[in-house]
Amino acid sequence: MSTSRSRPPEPPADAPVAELAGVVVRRGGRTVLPGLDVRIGHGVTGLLGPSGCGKTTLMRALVGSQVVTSGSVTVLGHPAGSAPVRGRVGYATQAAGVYDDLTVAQNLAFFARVLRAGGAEVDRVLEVVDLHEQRGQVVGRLSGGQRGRVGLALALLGRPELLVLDEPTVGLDPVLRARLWTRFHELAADGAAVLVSSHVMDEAERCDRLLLMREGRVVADGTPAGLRERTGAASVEDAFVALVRGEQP
Ligand SMILES: Nc1ncnc2c1ncn2[C@@H]1O[C@H](COP(=O)(O)OP(=O)(O)OP(=O)(O)O)[C@@H](O)[C@H]1O
Repeated sequence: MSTSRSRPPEPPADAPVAELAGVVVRRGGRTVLPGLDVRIGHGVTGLLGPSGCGKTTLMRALVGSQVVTSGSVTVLGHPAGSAPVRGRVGYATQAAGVYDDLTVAQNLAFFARVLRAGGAEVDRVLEVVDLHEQRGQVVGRLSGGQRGRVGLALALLGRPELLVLDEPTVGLDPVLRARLWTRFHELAADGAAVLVSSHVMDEAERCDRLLLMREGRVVADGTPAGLRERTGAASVEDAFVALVRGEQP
């Protein structure tokens, strides 16, 4: 049996899409992730927790843009950010790296070429984020919410197997938010693992699985219904409060 050097062996089908094991991250002189263990599988996983709890740091670790003090971050069976996973992970950040002086379509066409994703991808992702009417507009003149959706569209180019979306619905009206959540589930049904961060608790109910974070740790992991049942709470928000109170001495 021969093994190609350029294609390392793929992980078994039941392996998690991504895994952080004992991950310690220090930022600005303090420990932000104190030794995080978490596995991300298929479906839509919500990452929720208060501002500053480490959601973005966890996501940066997954996409390979965060220096990790110790522990390991594995994505699709390979080290996060390594060559075999490049182009297979889509990341939408709160500060989208788009060119303000280009139109929406020009930005997407440029990145589609970089990713060798094919021109048809531009129309597909514009449809997903509901920006087809703005395709000819210069990005610098879009609203904050529209600009954020250009970043989301960029993350979707090339149909990545893991989508890491940092607060993708911030500043959007409820109708559009609901529409995007439907889209996230469609992408998951097509086979992508979707990790979405939010600190809006009503979005938690839309996730297949929830990771509730606090101070760099996952304090709860389960389905919205499972977490409500476990705590006897009426909402995920109340479940989160109950779990945090239960942790305190
Ligand atoms: N560039 C940075 N330099 C130093 N410390 C940072 C930096 N960015 C974030 N931090 C710190 O790391 C911690 C975790 O931040 P992170 O952005 O991961 O939180 P978050 O849960 O995503 O917050 P939010 O919901 O507000 O986006 C915070 O205490 C923050 O102050």
